[in-house]
Amino acid sequence: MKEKNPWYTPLTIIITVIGVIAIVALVTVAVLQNRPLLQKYKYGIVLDAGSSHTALYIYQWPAEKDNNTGRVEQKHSCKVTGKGISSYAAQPEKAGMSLTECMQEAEMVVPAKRHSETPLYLGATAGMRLLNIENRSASDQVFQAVEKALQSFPFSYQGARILSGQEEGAFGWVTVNYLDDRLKQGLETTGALDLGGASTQISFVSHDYDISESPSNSMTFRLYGNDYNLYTHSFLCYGKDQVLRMALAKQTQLGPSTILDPCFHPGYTTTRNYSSLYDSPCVSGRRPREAPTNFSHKGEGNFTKCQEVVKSLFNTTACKYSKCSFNGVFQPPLQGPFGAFSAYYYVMNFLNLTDTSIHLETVKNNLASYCATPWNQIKQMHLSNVKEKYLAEYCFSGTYILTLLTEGYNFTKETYSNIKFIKKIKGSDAGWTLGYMLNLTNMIPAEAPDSPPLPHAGYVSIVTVIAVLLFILLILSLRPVWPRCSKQPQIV
Ligand SMILES: Nc1nc2c(ncn2[C@@H]2O[C@H](COP(=O)(O)OP(=O)(O)OP(=O)(O)O)[C@@H](O)[C@H]2O)c(=O)[nH]1
Ligand SMILES: [Ca+2]
Repeated sequence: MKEKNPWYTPLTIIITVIGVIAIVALVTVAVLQNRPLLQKYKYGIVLDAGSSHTALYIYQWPAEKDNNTGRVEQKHSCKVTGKGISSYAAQPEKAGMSLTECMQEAEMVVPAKRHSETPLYLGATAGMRLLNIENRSASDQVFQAVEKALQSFPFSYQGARILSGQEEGAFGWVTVNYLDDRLKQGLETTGALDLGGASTQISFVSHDYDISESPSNSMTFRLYGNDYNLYTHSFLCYGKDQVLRMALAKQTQLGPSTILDPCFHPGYTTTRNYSSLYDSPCVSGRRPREAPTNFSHKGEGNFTKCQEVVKSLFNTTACKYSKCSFNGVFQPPLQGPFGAFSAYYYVMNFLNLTDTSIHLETVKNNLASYCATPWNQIKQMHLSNVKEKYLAEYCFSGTYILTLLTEGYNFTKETYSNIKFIKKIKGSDAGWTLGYMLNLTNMIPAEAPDSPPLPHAGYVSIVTVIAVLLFILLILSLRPVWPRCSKQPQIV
């Protein structure tokens, strides 16, 4: 009698079917369980109330990865029309009102169901620092007005305050290194150079830095399991608008009715008011006693002379530390690459001088010939797409930037190429706001987070392979038993 194939017994078929169902179920569960969730985002809003203007930034990150690494990115930015909030000292309500348009934009950009959980911060920098020095009650009133305006929006308002210079510098450094993924990976960090309208910051990690020499310039962090000892300094009054005031103040010490300014183009001429020039704590002490109401400001277009004027604003003689930048401020030896943003970028980009592999002498020569170009010619070439105020000042600003970097911070013709002029990193603006939010929301852990030992795909594949192997093993182990079982009834 022909022997029945033992593989076709009902028992085998049932076991096979159950086995296949079990494997399919196992793999499905593993896939579903580990599938990346449909991307849902959380949001955070930071208002950068700078001296020259306010900007609003909206950041987003995947909702399930609050605490994870390097995933926060800029979703949107909005430039507030008008000047910075400190310019509303005489009419504080207008400071609050000026923010309305950008805040309404934020209401549209952040999904409504996230509004109430979205933190909203306002940080003010050097403009408000100066107003606070000059007129404390006016600065308080500006904050009250701003606070009232921000609280009327549906976000989770977390307060408005003035950042210290150290915070501004350090958070700029955090932003740059976070966006570059340097912190998470423990790589050599990039220094941060920020040039604002009223102050300027330099921040970098120097391994030769003895913290005890100037504790006020030191910030220590533990981020993703690495310790950083950051040097940072903010020079109040050395943002480009206040430095221009200082340069003009220097040249109008004797209260003349006309000055010939080497930092402006030949043929440039405008009338300026002494009172408004001296209306800042950065220059108020220097106001000439017998000055007329106005003076005529004429350009001369001489880079070398302009550099002399700018240099005279740095005191490089007094230093009680082992090493100083200028004005008696401690600075350890420069180290590593640097990212230079905000006005560093605007100015050098306009002047086509962002390529730092070009020799410093060539950069200076190019700037010198730009400064010497007659104002009429400059206007003809650029006035259609650049604001006249910016256009008039690029020669001064470029000269200031090169002087600050070389005479102030001691970059040499060799180390100049370590600087990169940047605006954005991976789509997010370089600046202090992202670092500030990451810090306040505790989004950078002190220790490196534990990550699963296997990537998702690897995990699913291994589970599948093991399940299939187990199933085959089960079938094979049952095989010798079945023939005996199926033959028994025939013997009887
Ligand atoms: N050329 C040019 N200059 C700009 C532009 N945007 C801003 N500036 C100027 O660049 C300087 C620095 O701008 P910001 O970095 O916004 O300065 P801020 O944050 O207002 O000032 P701080 O409070 O000192 O940080 C100011 O003098 C601005 O007027 C731009 O698009 N082009
Ligand atoms: Ca700024």
